Amino acid sequence: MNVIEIKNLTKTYGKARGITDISFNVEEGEIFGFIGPNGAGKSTTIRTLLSLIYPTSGNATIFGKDCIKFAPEIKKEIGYLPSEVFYYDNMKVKDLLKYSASFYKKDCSKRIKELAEIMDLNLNKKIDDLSLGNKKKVGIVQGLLHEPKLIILDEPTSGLDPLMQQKFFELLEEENKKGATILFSSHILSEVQRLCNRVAIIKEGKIVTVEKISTLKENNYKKFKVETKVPLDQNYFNINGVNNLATKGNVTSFLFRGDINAVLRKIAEIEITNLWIEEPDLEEIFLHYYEKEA
Ligand SMILES: Nc1ncnc2c1ncn2[C@@H]1O[C@H](COP(=O)(O)OP(=O)(O)OP(=O)(O)O)[C@@H](O)[C@H]1O
Repeated sequence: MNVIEIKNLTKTYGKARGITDISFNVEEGEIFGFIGPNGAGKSTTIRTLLSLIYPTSGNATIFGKDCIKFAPEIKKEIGYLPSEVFYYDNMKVKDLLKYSASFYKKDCSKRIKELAEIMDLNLNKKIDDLSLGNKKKVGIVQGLLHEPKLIILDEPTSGLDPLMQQKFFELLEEENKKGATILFSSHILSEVQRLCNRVAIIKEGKIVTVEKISTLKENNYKKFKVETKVPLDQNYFNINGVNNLATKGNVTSFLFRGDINAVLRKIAEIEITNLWIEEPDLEEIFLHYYEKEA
């Protein structure tokens, strides 16, 4: 079953582009990544899903129901973390969370305490006294306190330190195991790769591709840099799948797409002093998809 179905969604802001003809589905139980550079249209898509803004054309359903017509009903089952969180600074964290919980017809007090403990958030502090990262944690607890069936996160990790990011990811994985479907928007490929099963890539308001993370990885090249004791023959790594081969002194670098064992066998035959194998960055992945289309 699809928890989210987006069909030909377009949103323009006056003459400015927001999103153009966006379509994709998120299946029940998935952790689905929504990735693209700043300004690509991630927030616009998410805000439309939550009926915070209205589409120019197209439509979307959540839990099989039109996301605008049934917005109040649907929202009870959604946990949303916006990319920027704003609060009434004068409130205490626990009062704000109590207020948020009052929108749901269940007792969320136990879950609030659990989440605050996991995220190391002091409930007795005033919002005003919190750092940016701690304000983000308030947003996370606020989004999860009612144990929603669908969690929508818009750039959720900005402001969190690496340890907290890790805890947050573990928390999301736990929620997912308990049955929650997650839509996770980000411009950081590595965190999407770490967490998600499938991903939609958006660029300049349009979906470039929807892929399984495993396929995305297979289809993409890796960046190799090999340092050797003595300079290598320029063509040593000139094998199938190698591109942009370059040698500078004792360092040879190239891009590779294909069965990585072929490169490792070549490396095993020489004496190396250092080796770097890097994932391509987001821009390079986009390049790859545009190449394929051409
Ligand atoms: N209220 C608005 N008025 C006019 N244009 C807007 C408005 N909100 C967004 N846009 C434009 O719509 C496009 C998509 O923006 P959006 O915020 O959805 O991107 P994003 O992928 O979420 O990026 P970011 O990570 O920077 O928030 C951008 O070109 C942006 O300038």
